[in-house]
Amino acid sequence: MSAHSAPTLLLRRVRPYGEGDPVDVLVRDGRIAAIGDDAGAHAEAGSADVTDGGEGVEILDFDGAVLLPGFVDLHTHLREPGREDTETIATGSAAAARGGYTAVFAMANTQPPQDNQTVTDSVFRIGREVGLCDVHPVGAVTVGLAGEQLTEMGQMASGEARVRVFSDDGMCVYDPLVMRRALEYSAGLGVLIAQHAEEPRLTRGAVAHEGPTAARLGLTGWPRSAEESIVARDAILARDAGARVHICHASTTGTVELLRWAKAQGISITAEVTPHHLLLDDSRLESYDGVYRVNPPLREAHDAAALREALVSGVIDCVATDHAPHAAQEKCCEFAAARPGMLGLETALPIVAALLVESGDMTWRDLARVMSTRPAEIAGLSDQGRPIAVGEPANLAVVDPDSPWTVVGEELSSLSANTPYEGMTFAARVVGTVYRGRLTTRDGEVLA
Ligand SMILES: NC(=O)N[C@@H](CC(=O)O)C(=O)O
Ligand SMILES: [Zn+2]
Ligand SMILES: [Zn+2]
Repeated sequence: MSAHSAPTLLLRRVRPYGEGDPVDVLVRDGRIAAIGDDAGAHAEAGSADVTDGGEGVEILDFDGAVLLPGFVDLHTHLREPGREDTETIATGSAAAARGGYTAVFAMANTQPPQDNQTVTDSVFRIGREVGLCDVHPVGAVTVGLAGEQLTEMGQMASGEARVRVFSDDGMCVYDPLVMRRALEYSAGLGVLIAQHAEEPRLTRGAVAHEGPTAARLGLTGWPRSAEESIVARDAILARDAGARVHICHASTTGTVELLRWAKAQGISITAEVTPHHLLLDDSRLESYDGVYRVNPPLREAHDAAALREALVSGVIDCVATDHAPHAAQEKCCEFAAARPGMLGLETALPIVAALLVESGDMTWRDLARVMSTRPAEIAGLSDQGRPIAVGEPANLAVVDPDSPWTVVGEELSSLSANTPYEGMTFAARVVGTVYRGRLTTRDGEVLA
């Protein structure tokens, strides 16, 4: 459905960035048409009858809820093509919309992988047909994510999907010469390489964070150095290639220090952190529940604290979910056999709000920076992460900061249920999502 066929929306009594008194926001033809008391007048003037849906004006009273720019996820696994039993572009888009997302970047570790234009353009088209959020396919850096032969990034970048982010996520571009060439090529193309930082020879057989807990539980450890040695290497390679590099799912105190150092050197490096690395730590391993298995692994409490501080200070640029759906049988098994990864799209906002806004460390405007504005900038999106202002594209998330809800995996829109937050209660909830001027969710219900 394109913008012109969407009904005009009047969002009553919303508070942009949670600031000031409630105002009305009029959305028409995909854009913000008016903000303030006169928005209602605009609506009346715009169409004779004020009715629900149809060609009239759809009125939605949000009773003082917080209005934010729609969220942008740089790191989502939609699993289509290949593992449509765990997620599809449609179910993943529905989960994104329920989470307040209006754009997601779909990682390349699909089957077949998104390592050529045929697959990236196909994912892009399906995402557009689903029409619940912008689906930007991420292109692989190397053929088959094998880390040896560079893909035709230029073809994927010039295809219909206009791929602008490339990553072998799930795998690391571990060979320094291949990474150097990829960075040099990306600099010429003006695209971004996002690295899953994992030195594979340091993580052979590893299933959990290498620390006292894994040692006591007899789980083979993933040392921090496996991530940090790649972060340090890639910062230097990016510097010398005159390229940008983005670090996926930063997880350790050391990575935060390396990012601080690299940014101080003027190196073009950005980084994301996931909600699970902000909230959880390896004490969760006590249960041996496979839902807590993830790459990179949950670290220690002081790592999570360092990641929260880094997000507040800007050393870490943004939140990304690393939404990683897995089938029940791939998680309900002994820990070392469980597939790594956890759901994230529908629980990111409440977690970041609980950890950083409710604590007073961040304002809602700061939250908009790390969940919308900054990821959109990093990916070079011109119509996402925009200010809430007249004329801007209507990609919006409406958040009720005090509407407690409890996470139930089976009730999530994702096709999978591998959430590590089962049974947890959060105060903040997305109560409405507007994507290119169209309401995609209202009170948690995904609208067609
Ligand atoms: N994070 C994970 O543990 N798994 C991700 C891949 C990845 O992000 O490394 C997946 O695709 O399942
Ligand atoms: Zn990864
Ligand atoms: Zn991932």
